[in-house]
Amino acid sequence: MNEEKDMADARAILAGYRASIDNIDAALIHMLAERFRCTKAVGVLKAEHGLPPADPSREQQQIARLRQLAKDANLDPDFAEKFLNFVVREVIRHHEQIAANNGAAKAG
Ligand SMILES: C=C(O[C@@H]1C=C(C(=O)O)C=C[C@H]1O)C(=O)O
Repeated sequence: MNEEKDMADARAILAGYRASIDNIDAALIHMLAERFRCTKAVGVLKAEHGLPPADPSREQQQIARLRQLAKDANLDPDFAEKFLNFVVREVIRHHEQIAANNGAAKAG
């Protein structure tokens, strides 16, 4: 009887955590969508002015900043760096595409 109650309690606690995880995942998706909306505008600006898609010195500053924020928040700084690099790689891919399309539009 007690075992059944323990299991029911554990399931209720798990469901509560999962509701929070689902909310956090939704917030992450919205924040990423907003970040990419912004970086795509940066890609257009760069393409229009002949600026390079990647800016390694800016990325180094971001990595240093995010590593410190991660440490302060008790998050693995290596994970924070890997996550930023993953996102930035995708941004640079978008910028390269935008630049190629911009060049094609000017040539055509
Ligand atoms: C968005 C930019 O372009 C690239 C992407 C970055 C990012 O996603 O934060 C940072 C630097 C650049 O390599 C930028 O130059 O600010």
